[in-house]
Amino acid sequence: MPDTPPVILGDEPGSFPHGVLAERHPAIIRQVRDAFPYDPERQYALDALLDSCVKGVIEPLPDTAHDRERWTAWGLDTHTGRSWFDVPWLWSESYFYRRLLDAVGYFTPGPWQGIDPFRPAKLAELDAPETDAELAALDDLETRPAAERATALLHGSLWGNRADLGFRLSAEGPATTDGTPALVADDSDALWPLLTGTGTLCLIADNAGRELVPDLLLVDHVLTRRLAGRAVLYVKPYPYYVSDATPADVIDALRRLRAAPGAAADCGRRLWDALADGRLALRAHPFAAAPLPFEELPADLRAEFAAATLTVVKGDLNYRRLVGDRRWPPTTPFTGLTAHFPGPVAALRTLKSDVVCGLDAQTEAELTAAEGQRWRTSGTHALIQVRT
Ligand SMILES: O=P(O)(O)OC[C@H]1O[C@](O)(CO)[C@@H](O)[C@@H]1O
Repeated sequence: MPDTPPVILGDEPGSFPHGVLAERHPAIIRQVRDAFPYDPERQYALDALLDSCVKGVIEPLPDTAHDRERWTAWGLDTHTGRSWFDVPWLWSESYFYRRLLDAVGYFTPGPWQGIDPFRPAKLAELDAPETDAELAALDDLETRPAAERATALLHGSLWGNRADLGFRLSAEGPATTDGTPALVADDSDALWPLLTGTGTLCLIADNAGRELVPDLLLVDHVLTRRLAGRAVLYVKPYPYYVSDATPADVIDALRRLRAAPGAAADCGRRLWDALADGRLALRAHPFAAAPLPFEELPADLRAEFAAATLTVVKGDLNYRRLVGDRRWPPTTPFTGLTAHFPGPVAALRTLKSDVVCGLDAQTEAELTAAEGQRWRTSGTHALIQVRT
């Protein structure tokens, strides 16, 4: 492998990561503050976090934090006292969400304990009228040939990562305005043969709402068509990166499906039953919200993915954790960067950060000629990459 590029930091003004730390995080704090009538203590804590993000340094967790030891193992002592901009960007972002939950009292016994600060936004998305239209498309899908239906559901899950629950009926995905391919890599031909009828499909989920719904539909397809005997859905143990799915979000999504008319309700009922009889399991492992790459998977998760027929890794953040949050030359082979993963793995992701690998040289050249480097972060391109 060529020289390993350094881990991405947020220290370069004008860069995408710097913008997330300097602008997006403060905006998230303001959004959360507006979403609930937090008491003065919570508001003070949110103000303090805002101040710290903009001009302060990383501070330790309170002595009483239930997960202080875990965060120490994840590098907290090493980063304490340093600027949010000077530590690995993945670490800074993850710790920001952990601190935000602290500020709103999510883990503290009291009235705000367990209240997801992002729930209003998640529910609004799930209840959006567009979701009805998109779910209605399932009725038509039932009448299509099996292969077409499978592709549509795979693409629904893929593009759902852009919060766009479109059941794509063409293999190309949506057109881009500059003529570049929407799908910059597509190994889907290698994905389906991995699902041979028995064994377990693991799906490492990303966002709730209009991404989680098509993820669930894909899982339902795999179970109903007996492409796998069992599925495990990996979600976050607590609210994270604004819209990441938690167990509560899975239940909300299933309720939404069951309440819809037609084929969507059937899917919802089947998935509900699958959860109840154990063919579908939910997992909310602490490592799902760790600021670390998947190369450092703990032993229990490593064993689960090693035993799976296939692990599907959804979304941009999970992709960064899978291949390593580094500016790899885009033609670096995906197979090499994911060799550490304990079993067959497929990434379904729309491109929303600088990290990318596994492209052919011509695709990279076309994208860059048409868009400069914007194609990496705009969310208008996607990829399906598989390591068998
Ligand atoms: O929901 P996704 O696809 O994981 O995207 C989350 C993304 O948000 C960002 O962190 C920016 O906040 C991306 O760079 C990141 O990877």
